Amino acid sequence: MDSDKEPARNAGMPLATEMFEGHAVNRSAAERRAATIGTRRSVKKAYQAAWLVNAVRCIDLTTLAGDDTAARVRRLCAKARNPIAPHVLEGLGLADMGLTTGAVCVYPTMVAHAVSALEGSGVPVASVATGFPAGLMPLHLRLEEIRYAVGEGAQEIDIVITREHVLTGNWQALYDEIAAMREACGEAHMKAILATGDLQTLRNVYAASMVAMQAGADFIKTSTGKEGVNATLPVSLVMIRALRDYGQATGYRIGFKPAGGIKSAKDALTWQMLMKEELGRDWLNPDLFRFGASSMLGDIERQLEHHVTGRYASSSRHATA
Ligand SMILES: O=C[C@H](O)COP(=O)(O)O
Repeated sequence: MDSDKEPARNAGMPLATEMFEGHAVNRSAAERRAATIGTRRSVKKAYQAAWLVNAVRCIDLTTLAGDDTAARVRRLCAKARNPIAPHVLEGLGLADMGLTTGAVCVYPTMVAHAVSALEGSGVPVASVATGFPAGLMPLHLRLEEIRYAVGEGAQEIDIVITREHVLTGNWQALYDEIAAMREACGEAHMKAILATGDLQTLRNVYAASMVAMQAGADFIKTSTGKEGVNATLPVSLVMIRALRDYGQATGYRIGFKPAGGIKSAKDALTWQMLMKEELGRDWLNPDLFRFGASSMLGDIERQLEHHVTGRYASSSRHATA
């Protein structure tokens, strides 16, 4: 692919059930493989800081709480603009890097606050939509919610799917709703949240991943953060393999976003190793990889400060929002 040109956005394709029906997923093999990530080849101390800084670039810094306010969103955006304390960046020799998070992710009614707080920073605003987190709203209202968030200035939309369509194997209904959502997104990039903790089997996770990509998703994302089980390594592995299979069949590069319960600097290292081992270095860039996380940045900053100063600051100093 021409490196000067932005790679083509996923155009999707007609529903092709043969790409996933009959695709067996061996849970214990996935669990065994997942268990080797981060143990086989641990990241050397000297490189850890670089990996942690890279994770910051890939964070969708998130607040999705019922008590969100404009003031909280503005604080979050200030953190997204300057995610790591200046003395730590200086200590790392990265003071001029212009480090920011990958995006800020908020509810639709908070988008305008985030857009104005991030003006001039180049940090895009992502918004959940489509009746997040359960998605159990009439389709026309879910599509309207996407158009509202885009109208407010969201450049990325994180949609949720109807889990029932997966649980009943109604792939056409799933495809149709996601394709309609992609159309409603227009130029905004669409991340399809599969809510894998609700999907019962890894086979369903593979199938839902494939349908979402066939329907035009730019990213597939594990979880809303509100399911009983959120991002796990075995589930991520299955989604990544689906993403690779779709890429091999169509030539499109799809992004991956693990989200929900990813909290520590160690998690940041493990998931990046998974991406590198399974897909290669391109999937360590924010155009193809994001972490959905509300609290991980605090621990990363703490570890980076320790790397620079040899001391741990109290975690309250690194509170995110
Ligand atoms: O999409 C992002 C998730 O809602 C964040 O989940 P978290 O609060 O567990 O980090």
